[in-house]
Amino acid sequence: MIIQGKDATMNNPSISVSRGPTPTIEATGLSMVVSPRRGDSLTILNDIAFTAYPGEMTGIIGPSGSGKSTLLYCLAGLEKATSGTVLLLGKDITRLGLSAMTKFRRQHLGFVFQSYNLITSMTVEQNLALPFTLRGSRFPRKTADSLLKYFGLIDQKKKSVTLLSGGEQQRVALARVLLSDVDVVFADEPTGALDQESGEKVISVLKGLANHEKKTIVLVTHSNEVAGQCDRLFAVRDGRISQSFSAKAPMA
Ligand SMILES: Nc1ncnc2c1ncn2[C@@H]1O[C@H](COP(=O)(O)OP(=O)(O)OP(=O)(O)O)[C@@H](O)[C@H]1O
Repeated sequence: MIIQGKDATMNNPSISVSRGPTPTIEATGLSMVVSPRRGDSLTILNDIAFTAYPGEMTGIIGPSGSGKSTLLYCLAGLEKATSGTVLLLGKDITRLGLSAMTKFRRQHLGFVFQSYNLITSMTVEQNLALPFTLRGSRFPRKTADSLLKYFGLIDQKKKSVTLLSGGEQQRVALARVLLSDVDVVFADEPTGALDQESGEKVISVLKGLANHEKKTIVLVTHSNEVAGQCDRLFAVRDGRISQSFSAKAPMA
């Protein structure tokens, strides 16, 4: 029996209360203030509250310069917010030191960014194998090859990633995320450098990871089509959340 409310369960332990799924990411009071010049201060993020759930693809949208990428980087622990907390898989990452954060990131997080993801001195295949080398586990070469085939990159596997286009590098990053089986994937404009067909493929892979494999996907996008595929959306304007929506029910 599922009922709402706290008091009813107090005298009857057999009644279960519906609390909904536990968020994978829960950020509160997140602010980022920088000093571009001495004496100046610029507020990039202002008291942000953000939640993302397993099984969902969550989008961050908003005008250029509104703070979307900064928010994504803070949620992923790649940048430290000035204040506020980010609970990621139950851990407050704003309190983690550099080496603990690196370890946590390797174990649980994947990134599909146009910059900051691939090791430029390595080939495509070496980049795919890197997370396994770092964890000391076996590299699933056959699965890697099938992913490279799926993304049209098999002929590039022995090439240095620096010889690939931005869109190809993005697909290598996505193949690496798929292989590594991480819990949370952060993607910054994952279709930005792609033609329509490749973009649709990438979004359908990310959406499948969320909806079928119960991973948590958080992406920044300028594309209305991509935003329309998200299960949850946060609109950022001038460093604040101006609106949020859920496909299941309207939010605040
Ligand atoms: N370290 C920093 N120092 C000074 N200004 C910064 C810093 N980081 C970001 N900014 C500024 O903060 C604002 C938000 O940047 P951010 O990259 O998060 O925006 P965005 O919404 O992702 O933009 P776009 O859609 O154009 O990529 C921008 O005006 C940017 O120039």
